[in-house]
Amino acid sequence: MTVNVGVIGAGMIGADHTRRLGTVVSGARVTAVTDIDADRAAALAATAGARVLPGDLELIGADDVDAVLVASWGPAHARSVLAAVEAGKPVFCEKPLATTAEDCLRVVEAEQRHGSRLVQVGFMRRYDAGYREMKRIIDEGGIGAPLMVHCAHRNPSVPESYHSAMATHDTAVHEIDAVRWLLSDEIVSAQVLTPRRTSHRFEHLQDPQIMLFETAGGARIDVEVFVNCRYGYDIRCEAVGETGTVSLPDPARPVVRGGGRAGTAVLQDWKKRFAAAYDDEIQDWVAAAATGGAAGPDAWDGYAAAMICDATVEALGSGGVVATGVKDRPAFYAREEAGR
Ligand SMILES: NC(=O)C1=CN([C@@H]2O[C@H](COP(=O)(O)OP(=O)(O)OC[C@H]3O[C@@H](n4cnc5c(N)ncnc54)[C@H](O)[C@@H]3O)[C@@H](O)[C@H]2O)C=CC1
Ligand SMILES: O=C1[C@@H](O)[C@H](O)[C@@H](O)[C@H](O)[C@H]1O
Repeated sequence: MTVNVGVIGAGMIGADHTRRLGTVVSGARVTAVTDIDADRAAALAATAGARVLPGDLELIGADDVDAVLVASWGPAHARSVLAAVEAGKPVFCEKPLATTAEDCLRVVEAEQRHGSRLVQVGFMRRYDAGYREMKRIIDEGGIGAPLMVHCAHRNPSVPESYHSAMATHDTAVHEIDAVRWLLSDEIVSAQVLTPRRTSHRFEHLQDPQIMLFETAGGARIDVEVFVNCRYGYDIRCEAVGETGTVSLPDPARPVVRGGGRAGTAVLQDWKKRFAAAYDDEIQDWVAAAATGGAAGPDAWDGYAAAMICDATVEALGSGGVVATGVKDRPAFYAREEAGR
């Protein structure tokens, strides 16, 4: 079966996923595209041989759309995802699932009313080969009981529109999801330390930030977010257990020797770093959508991430430790897939 996909949002990642659906993954084709910017929608639709529809609701209701991919701006996600769930169509939603925990909860409730999973959230690191190998080792007891995780998320620079809360909502949200998944544990509290700001910053931006989290099981996590580090896009993660440690490998790059030095190039953006992970997450989604379902990170993961992000931003403001308030995962969202 070929899954007919409707794409909402024809920006950077919407275009990348459309290319992926057309030329990389099997079992899908893009049949419809919509964007509030009609020219952008038309340009992207032309690359896929798809038609342009005037809005998200028209696209979700279209007969030639079996499944929906949401890649619009975060504040627009909730409405599209809820409409797709009401229509009973599988939906892949780029992170965030919604920009408020209340809206995420509405998605969770709508999906439960539907009776089976329809929603997959774009936390693609769960599909990265290095993270998956780390999880396998942790799950098999290779480092003993995990005690600490040290993470860093560094970008070379960000635009002036980026503000201090985005260090959590846009950036650290990936570490928040990855660590919950790696440890199979929930984050119960957040705190943020604020080092001296880089001079390569905008006045309004606290950069870097050090986020401290505690899990229900008592593990401690630190996440350095530094989005004007200048030198490259650098993602680090090391889990420390009772008997050993496991670290995220750098992507394999050729080593150049010359001029008295040996070294590898540092990646400059996230698209190349996680290209294979995006391919695998979309392939997994298409396979699940073909059976009317969803795979990978679920709406509960989207909701939990939103709760943890809200607590982290509150902690940045207050300087204190803030409880996340994430409740226990409902039975509806019990994990069926090993490793995901
Ligand atoms: N998983 C990942 O690593 C990444 C995820 N993202 C997420 O993907 C989403 C999109 O990000 P980008 O493509 O970078 O942004 P972008 O700004 O390049 O594209 C967003 C597009 O959505 C359109 N749009 C906004 N509201 C809409 C609505 N109501 N209906 C239809 N179209 C609408 C805009 O006109 C724009 O063309 C964001 O939620 C972002 O957080 C982005 C980059 C990486
Ligand atoms: O989602 C993403 C971007 O929005 C964000 O700006 C990057 O730092 C992330 O690594 C990327 O995956």
